[in-house]
Amino acid sequence: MPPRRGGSWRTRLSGWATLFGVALPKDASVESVPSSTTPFVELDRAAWSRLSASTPLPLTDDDVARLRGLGDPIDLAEVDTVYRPLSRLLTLYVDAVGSLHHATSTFLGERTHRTPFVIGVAGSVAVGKSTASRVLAEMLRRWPGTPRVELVTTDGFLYPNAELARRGLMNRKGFPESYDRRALLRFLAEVKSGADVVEAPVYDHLTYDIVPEGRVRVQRPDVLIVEGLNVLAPARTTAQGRRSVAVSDYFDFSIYVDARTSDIRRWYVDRFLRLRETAFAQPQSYFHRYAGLDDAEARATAQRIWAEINEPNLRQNILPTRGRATLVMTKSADHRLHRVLLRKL
Ligand SMILES: Nc1ncnc2c1ncn2[C@@H]1O[C@H](COP(=O)(O)OP(=O)(O)O)[C@@H](O)[C@H]1O
Ligand SMILES: CC(C)(COP(=O)(O)O)[C@@H](O)C(=O)NCCC(=O)O
Repeated sequence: MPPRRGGSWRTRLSGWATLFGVALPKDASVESVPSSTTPFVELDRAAWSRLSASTPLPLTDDDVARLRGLGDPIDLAEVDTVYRPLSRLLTLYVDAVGSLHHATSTFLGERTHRTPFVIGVAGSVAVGKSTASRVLAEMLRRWPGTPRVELVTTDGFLYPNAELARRGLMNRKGFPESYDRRALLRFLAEVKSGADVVEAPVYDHLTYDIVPEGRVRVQRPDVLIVEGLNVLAPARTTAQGRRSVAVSDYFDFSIYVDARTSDIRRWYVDRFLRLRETAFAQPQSYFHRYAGLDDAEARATAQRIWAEINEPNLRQNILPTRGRATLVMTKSADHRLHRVLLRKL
């Protein structure tokens, strides 16, 4: 199938090649590399939004205002364009996995409960994963049959600051090694083995640390959304050369929220300036010392944190996982959807 957006074949092919970390030969052309080499179908904004014509939109302006993250201008029209098709697609996947469950139970000759349908949401710091996950959760909750949808963020599985400091990782928060990956894998294994109640630890952005004794309970939802920077990271190899399972091995569907790195940097810096007036102003905020910075100082501080922590993590660990997603949602400089890549089946 030919690509649906404008641009030369060379541009399109090199885009796909970059996505999969493949070096494209200088003279590559449509003759030498057939379009079928991409496992994704590409849809521009208009083509994607047309895919939900007969599906009602269950949210209101007030709902969207409540779900929107700091600095994200998402409105009802954008939800309509992006999340109506997405929730329709996901409903098809949830139903299809339900049919597979039924077929497998018949094959085994035993009645087993269905395990939660797990959706992973990955992407950079400040790309808008939380808004995407919250809107999606709310849309799915409001489908006929009102499925129970729960949302867990992987920041709860970061090591507490004291442990990060002990390991010399305070400036590596969000890098794969800053998480208790075994605990996260155990959590997902329990969810996917059909446990009645599974608990996850909780992170507080205000204190910038794990909440002591904090727990979120996941009680057999129909759908569980797991949101975090590194949820699509490949399995680690142990010192003995053994490969463990990957977090994404437990996903039934995954979404990578994507944007240009320069846009995400700007969103991060703008958000930092807004947080200075809101969250940082609270005495218990870890960043309280930044509340009194003027605009230029705050901008320089945010740019430094971005350059030292978040951008290297994006380039080294997060971006390389983009091609592992079921669906890549790319945003433009104004946060609006630009295009969607959907994995072929
Ligand atoms: N220092 C902070 N203080 C308070 N809230 C924060 C801070 N940093 C991030 N947040 C909030 O935490 C949430 C997750 O942020 P982040 O991990 O950057 O992911 P994303 O922007 O992709 O949702 C967002 O709602 C953001 O507004
Ligand atoms: C808490 C985070 C690592 C995100 O964690 P996630 O839920 O994506 O696993 C991130 O928001 C963060 O705070 N990074 C540290 C650098 C910074 O303060 O921007």
